[in-house]
Amino acid sequence: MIAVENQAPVPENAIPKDASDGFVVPESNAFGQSFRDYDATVRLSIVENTYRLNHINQTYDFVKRTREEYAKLNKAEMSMWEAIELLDSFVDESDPDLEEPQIQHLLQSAEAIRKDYPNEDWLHLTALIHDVGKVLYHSKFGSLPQWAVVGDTHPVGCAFDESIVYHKYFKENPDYNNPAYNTKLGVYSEGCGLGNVLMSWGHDDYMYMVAKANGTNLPSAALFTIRYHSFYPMHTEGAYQYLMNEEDRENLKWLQAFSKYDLYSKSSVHIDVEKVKPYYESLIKKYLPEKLRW
Ligand SMILES: O[C@H]1[C@H](O)[C@@H](O)[C@H](O)[C@@H](O)[C@H]1O
Ligand SMILES: [Fe+2]
Ligand SMILES: [Fe+2]
Repeated sequence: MIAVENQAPVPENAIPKDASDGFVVPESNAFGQSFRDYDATVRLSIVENTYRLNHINQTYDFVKRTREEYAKLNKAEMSMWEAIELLDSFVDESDPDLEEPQIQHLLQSAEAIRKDYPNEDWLHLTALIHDVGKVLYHSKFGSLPQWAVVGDTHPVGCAFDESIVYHKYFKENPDYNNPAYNTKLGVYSEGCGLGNVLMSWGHDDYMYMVAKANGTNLPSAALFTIRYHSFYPMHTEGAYQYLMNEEDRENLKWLQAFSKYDLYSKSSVHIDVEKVKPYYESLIKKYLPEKLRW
């Protein structure tokens, strides 16, 4: 294992298998269906339409321009908890497994990971904030359409891997036929590292950017997890290995551990926000400045 600065080591057997108070992976989602079933979800038409627009419109140029715009961090100044509260009525239209407001998803995933990793408070905070970038949809943050905020992510500037959900819609993306962008490596070089790859624009990269630029002291595995948690083609399907470097592979272990709680904690049972707020406020205080530039 390589030593990465500010990086917690991956504990062996970190996930207790039969711990009675541990997180139990449910057999089906809140709709009684299997998780991430994009062909059968009851939300199929809304989910498919979001991905259709995402795949058609997320060109290399769009991502570059939008990322540069948001890197200015001149949209808002507010605390993490204020941003979290903006998600109290936001429902993600790309999600086949959940129809609850996103504030619930944040708390559900944080409470789930907390059960299995009680002492890794940075993981609790990572889960709490991993989807806060969805504020991009809010009028204070430029009211981006859902296709530029939510959904799985993928690299732009190189060929779209077959494992990406609803891959067929890329045929209508101008980059699909552009020889500069449609080869295996495209504008990248083998092993260049994910940090040098432009990802389709959305809540992951934005939250990463905000946390980093505001000087968080979360470990690098937390920042990596926030930045790539929607990159299912990579962390779950094993695609795009050739763009990764050693540090990415090291951080991936934590991302994969996290992913279980992000996905399988989705439920229609609500968490009492006021009850858990003091604990999460204490973590925010420990790892983030009071006001952040967004
Ligand atoms: O629909 C979901 C949702 O938008 C999540 O926030 C994202 O992380 C997932 O990758 C995606 O499948
Ligand atoms: Fe997400
Ligand atoms: Fe999530």
